[in-house]
Amino acid sequence: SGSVTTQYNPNYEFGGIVTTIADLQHIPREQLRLVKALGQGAFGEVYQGCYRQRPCDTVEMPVAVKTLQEMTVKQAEDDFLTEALIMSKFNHPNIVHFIGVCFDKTPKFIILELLTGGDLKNFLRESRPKPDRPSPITMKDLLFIAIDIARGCRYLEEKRFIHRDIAARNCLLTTKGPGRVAKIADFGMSRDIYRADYYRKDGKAMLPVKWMPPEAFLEGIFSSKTDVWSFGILLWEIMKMGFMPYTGCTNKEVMDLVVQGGRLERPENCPGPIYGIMASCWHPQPEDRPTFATILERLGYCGQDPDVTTAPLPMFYLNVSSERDTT
Ligand SMILES: C[C@@H](Oc1cc(-c2cccc(S(C)(=O)=O)c2)cnc1N)c1cc(F)ccc1N1NC=CN1
Repeated sequence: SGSVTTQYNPNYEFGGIVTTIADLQHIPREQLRLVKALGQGAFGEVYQGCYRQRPCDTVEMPVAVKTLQEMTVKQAEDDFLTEALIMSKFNHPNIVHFIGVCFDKTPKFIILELLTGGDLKNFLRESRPKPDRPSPITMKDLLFIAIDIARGCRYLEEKRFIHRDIAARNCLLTTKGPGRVAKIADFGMSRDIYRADYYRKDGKAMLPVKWMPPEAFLEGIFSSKTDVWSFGILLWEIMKMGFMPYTGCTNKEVMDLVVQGGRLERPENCPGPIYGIMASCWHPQPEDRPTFATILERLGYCGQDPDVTTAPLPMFYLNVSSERDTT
């Protein structure tokens, strides 16, 4: 008989319920139209597309389409499926909505809600006040973005799901304008670990060390307190409007610094209460870090404090190119 390919069919367990590929919403490919490339994802190009919910429909819904490139290794196929299974189980306004998959033939697609504000890191950098152009956003806007992501993280904490890569690059905005909503929109790291229980890519070089607490990068211990530490780093990214944390340091230098108690400094113009929250996320002992419920409470108070919401944004004079995102 011909070679038997063992079809990887993961049973994904979340919240006590087991899900498999058969449970995923399958979208007929002909109801999908790819419009323009948005950029490279881990498996292949990500597109903006249009989805007609019923063949006879004339109305189309804008969507994001993650594609799995045609010539790919089996491992990537399995990772792609696992990512779809993970995202299909979430149901929260601050986590990107999963619409469905096209897995009937290649290229395979994962179809997601399209967030036309793009990713948070780029938005923060674009929104910096310049000498000739005041910022289009205020400290209050930054605080509301932080509150949105904290809500998404609290939902994951309640579901006992560890994200492992909370960072501005993995968050998106529904729009750049007022009324924007921030969402957690990439689950690549938690997918890798779910499938392998360790980081199987080429070793530590790929790990987001600058967003990780000591017990994670030293002993591989992960919990929701790992995500709390990362959220503290994300809060710093927000207050620094998209700077790279520990600018100019290598991962090794950051690990040594953090183990010795070194921490990111209070960003210029960052209100004290907000710096107090991020600093509390960086307790050396995981159990001394707050829960996301507590973080949300404290961010809520900041939102009611005029000294915080009316604080000026930092000024940026030179376009420091060294902020490129090298983890
Ligand atoms: C997978 C992809 O998902 C999306 C990207 C964009 C999106 C990304 C960039 C620009 C625009 S926009 C402003 O042209 O609408 C929309 C909008 N909606 C998505 N659901 C994504 C999720 C993230 F959490 C972070 C980055 C990306 N990517 N992947 C490739 C590029 N970004």
